Amino acid sequence: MTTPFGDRLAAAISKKGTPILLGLDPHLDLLPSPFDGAADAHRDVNERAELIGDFCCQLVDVCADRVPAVKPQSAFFEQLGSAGVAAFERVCDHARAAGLLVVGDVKRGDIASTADAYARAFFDPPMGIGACDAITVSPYLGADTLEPFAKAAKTAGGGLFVLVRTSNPGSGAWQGHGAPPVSELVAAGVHALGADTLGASGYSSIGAVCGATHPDQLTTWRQLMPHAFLLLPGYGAQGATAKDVSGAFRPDGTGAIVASSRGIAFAYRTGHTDWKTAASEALDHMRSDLAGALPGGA
Ligand SMILES: O=C(O)c1cc(=O)[nH]c(=O)n1[C@@H]1O[C@H](COP(=O)(O)O)[C@@H](O)[C@H]1O
Repeated sequence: MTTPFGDRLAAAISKKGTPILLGLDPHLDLLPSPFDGAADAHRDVNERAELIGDFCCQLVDVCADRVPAVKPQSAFFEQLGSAGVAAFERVCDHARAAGLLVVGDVKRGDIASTADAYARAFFDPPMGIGACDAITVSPYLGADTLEPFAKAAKTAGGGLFVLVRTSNPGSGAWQGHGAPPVSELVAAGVHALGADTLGASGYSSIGAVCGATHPDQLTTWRQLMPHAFLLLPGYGAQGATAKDVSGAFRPDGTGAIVASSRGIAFAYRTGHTDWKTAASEALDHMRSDLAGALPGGA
C-alpha cells in the first residue's frame, strides 16, 4: 500500500531539515538569459515551452538537495497551450525523479461529477497530466465538490491543499466574511475531510492553504485543523517573514510548509550574481531565516 501523503510530506521535511516548498513559477518576463526568449510572442511556442521547462528543471537541480517539495504553478505553463502543459508534466517528472514531492498548484474546483474528472487528470497515472503527489483545490462550490478529489487522492496516496484563506490583499472580502468567518467554516471542513487519512506521523493527507500574509490568524487555523499541513504562501515576494509564519507550526516545529517562488527563482534580479548562484543563496538564506524563527528551530 502507498504511504499516505501526510506521512510522506512529514518524512520529506524531516529528511531535508526544512519546511520549504519551492515554487516553480516561470514568469515569462522575469526569466534570466538564456531562458528569456520564452517571453518572445513571435517565437515558436514549442521552443518557448521548452525554455520554461528547462529553466524549472535546472532550478530543481540547484535546490533538490535542500528542499522536500516543489510547487509548480500550472498557469505559467498553461499560458503556452498544450506545449506548456507538456512542459508542466516534464517538470513534475523531473522533480519526482530528483526525489522531491510535487504539489501541483492547479486550484481546481467544480461540481462533483466534473471534479471527479479533474481529480483523475492529476492522480490517475494512465491519464495523468503530470504526476502530482498533491494538488491545490478551491472549496467555493461546497464540501461535496471536494469529496471526489479526496477520494482520488487517498486511492493514489496523494494529498490536497484546500484554499482556506488566500494571501492576496482582497481575500478578506469574502473569505473573512461572517461570524465565524467563511475561512473558519472551510477550515472545519478540511479537518473533517482529512479525518480518515490520519497517518502514523499524526498528519492527515488533506492540508490547507493559509496565507502567510495573515500572521495574526495562523494560530487559529493551526488549532482548527490540528492534523492538517498548512501550506503558507506569501513569504518573501509578498512580504511575509519567518516570524510571521511561526504561528502556523506546532510547538515541535512541524505542521506547515512555507512556499516561496519569485524570492528564490528570480533572486538574481536583486544582485549581480548569475541566476543559479543567486537562487542557491536565497534558498540558504530562507533556510536559516526559518530555522531561527520557528518553534523547535526547524
Ligand atoms: O495556492 C497557492 O500556492 C497560493 C495561494 C495563495 O493564497 N497565494 C499565493 O500566492 N499562492 C501561490 O503561491 C505562489 C506565490 O509566489 P511568490 O509570491 O512568488 O512566492 C504563486 O504561485 C501563487 O499562485
